[in-house]
Amino acid sequence: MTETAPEQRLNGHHAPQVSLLKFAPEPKPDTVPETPAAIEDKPRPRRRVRVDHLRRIVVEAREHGSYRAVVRHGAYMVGGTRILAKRAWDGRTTARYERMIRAAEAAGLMDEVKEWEARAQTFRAARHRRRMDMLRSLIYLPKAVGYATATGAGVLLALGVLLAWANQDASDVLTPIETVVDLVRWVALIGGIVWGPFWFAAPWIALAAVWAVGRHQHTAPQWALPVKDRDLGAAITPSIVVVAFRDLGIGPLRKAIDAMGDVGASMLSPIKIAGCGVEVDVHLPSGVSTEEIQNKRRKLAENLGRHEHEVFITIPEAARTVRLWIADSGALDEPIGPSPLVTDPDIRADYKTGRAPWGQSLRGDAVALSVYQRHLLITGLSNQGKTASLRTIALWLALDPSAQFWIGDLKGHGDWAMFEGIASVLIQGPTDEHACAVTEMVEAGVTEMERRLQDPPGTVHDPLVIIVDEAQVAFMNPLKGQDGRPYGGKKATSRYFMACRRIHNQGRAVSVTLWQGTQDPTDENLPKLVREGAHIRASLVVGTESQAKMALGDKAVDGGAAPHLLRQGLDKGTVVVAGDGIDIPAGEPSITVRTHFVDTDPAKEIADRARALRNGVATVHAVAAEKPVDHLADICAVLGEDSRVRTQEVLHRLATLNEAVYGEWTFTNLKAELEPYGAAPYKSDGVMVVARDRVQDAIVERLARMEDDSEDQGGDED
Ligand SMILES: Nc1ncnc2c1ncn2[C@@H]1O[C@H](COP(=O)(O)OP(=O)(O)OP(=O)(O)O)[C@@H](O)[C@H]1O
Repeated sequence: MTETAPEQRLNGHHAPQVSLLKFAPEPKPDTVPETPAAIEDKPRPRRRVRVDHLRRIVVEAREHGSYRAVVRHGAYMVGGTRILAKRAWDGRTTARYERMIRAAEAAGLMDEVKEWEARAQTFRAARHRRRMDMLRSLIYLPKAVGYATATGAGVLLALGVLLAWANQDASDVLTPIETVVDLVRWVALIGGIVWGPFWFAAPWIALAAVWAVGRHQHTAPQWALPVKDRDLGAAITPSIVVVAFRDLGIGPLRKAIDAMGDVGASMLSPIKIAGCGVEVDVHLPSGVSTEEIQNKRRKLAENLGRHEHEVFITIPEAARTVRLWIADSGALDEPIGPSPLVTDPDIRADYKTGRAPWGQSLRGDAVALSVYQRHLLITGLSNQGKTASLRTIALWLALDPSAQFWIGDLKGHGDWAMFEGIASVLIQGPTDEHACAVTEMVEAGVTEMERRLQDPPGTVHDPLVIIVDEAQVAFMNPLKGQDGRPYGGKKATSRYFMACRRIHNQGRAVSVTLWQGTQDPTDENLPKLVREGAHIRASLVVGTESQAKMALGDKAVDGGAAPHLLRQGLDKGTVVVAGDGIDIPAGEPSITVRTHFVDTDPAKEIADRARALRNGVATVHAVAAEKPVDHLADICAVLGEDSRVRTQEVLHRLATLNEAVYGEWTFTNLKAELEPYGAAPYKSDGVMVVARDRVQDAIVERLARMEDDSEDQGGDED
């Protein structure tokens, strides 16, 4: 099969296939790879096509009013009949009692079991008595009828005698009997007239009755009901939750709930109001796992009359329990109020004790974030509010004059421009050269961190926050430095990667922290070790569950954190946060925060306030990179023209060259540096020496290794 470009297919032309890949191998006729277009073109099985077609027709038919009316009224009849039959059956049998007994048994309520058994027994005894009475009445009926007729005739006759005596007319003796006979005749006459139409109308009356019951109970499918009767986000009641679980399509769950009957609600904790929704814990019956429920989130939401994004499922501490937070219908689409940073012009920040007002939890509680000695990572798809939510935190911290900022914005669209005069370093731009400058900024952060680490214990350092927005650009930077080391990548030689790791490892204690914002995470643009180095991990909507795991960690996502289920474009600014620095409800793996949106103009105003609190900061737009020390080159340099030099002499010359670096060096350092290249000191004439030609070979070999490494960019992280 040949692949056809979409535009060719549209035009109906089938030009010969031309590969756009320069070195693409010629596909062998029998092993042509299946491109998406080829898969699309492949004929699907006829049966499947027919089923799809049928399904489409059925769904489209629902749009027609008359079709909906037919289904609706038909369903009212069927549903009404079912309800009346069930009521009648329940009224005449012990079915209801047995159901309650089974339910109480399933819930372990033995007292209730006894009570219902006693009631069932009473019901059976009463029914038995009624039946016996009826049988007995059949035996005595002729006699009773005879007595009644004789008594009635006697009474009428006595009345007639009294009438005749009063009227002095003997013919009046039979008048009451004749009147009763006339009455019977009239009743028979009327009955005869009504009987025919009654039999004709009876089925219609019965149908109207069942229809009325069905209509009252809304027994038609949701799509067929009139809009006003549809269950669009009705209040969540225990019975709605139980039925929603029962109808999830999980066999053991359905069986268990059916067995519980009306006390299925015993699975539920009390339903509590939680912000703009309700919260309820559901204890699952044995044989049903929490994971099965999480996998059915959409169905559960629909069963509850909600959209998928309006139902959150987390796993609390209690075993075999899921916690549902169900939003009031449409509540999540309402905007939250403005940030306190905007509304309160006197707001101040404190790096150590304060918390950045960030937004609202789904429960409607204010959420604040402590950034004290914490590295931060925020990820998400493009244009979902990553920069805005990261910038809000930075704007708050800017209100603490002791906080220093070094900012690298690798989008360079001016989103961070308001930090001019607040940040000591502000690099803005999307090119590889900007990424190099940002890398050098982070490396300078490492140097600053190392300087601070040498301060006497107990020294209090001002916070230095290094922010890199669009950090994926730095990881993917293909440029190399003069020493041949790549700026990007995730190898031991990769400069940005190694600088991040070093700050992650040691920066916290001396208040040098790294905040990164990054887009659409992959292993390439956000290496594992870097994402795991952040204390606070936040994610806006991401594309897949595996990306959610990259953003927040496996544990949080396995526990129910689901940024991949947020809605792209609609849930802008909604972040799922795991880790430290934020109050996460007990037993939950993460918290979902709807962040306040601080647009660029209000952000400028907040920045003006922050600037006013500071004594003028001169912002630089690049960092003078410190020349990295190259030990091998230094050793080679100090050997000079000598072919062999004693190790003691080498150490002495090195210390003279750079006291700060080599002053403390011993034979062990020298050996450790040279050994990996096969240039380690060796014994010559009884003394340890370093050979110049071996060190030169080592430099050549190192260069070769670096070239190999850069060709092999996809290699493992160190
Ligand atoms: N908290 C929020 N509430 C509502 N809308 C928001 C919120 N945050 C951001 N937005 C909207 O999303 C848009 C994009 O925001 P932002 O630039 O922060 O996204 P981004 O993820 O950083 O984008 P990119 O990846 O392209 O840099 C904003 O212009 C704004 O309209």
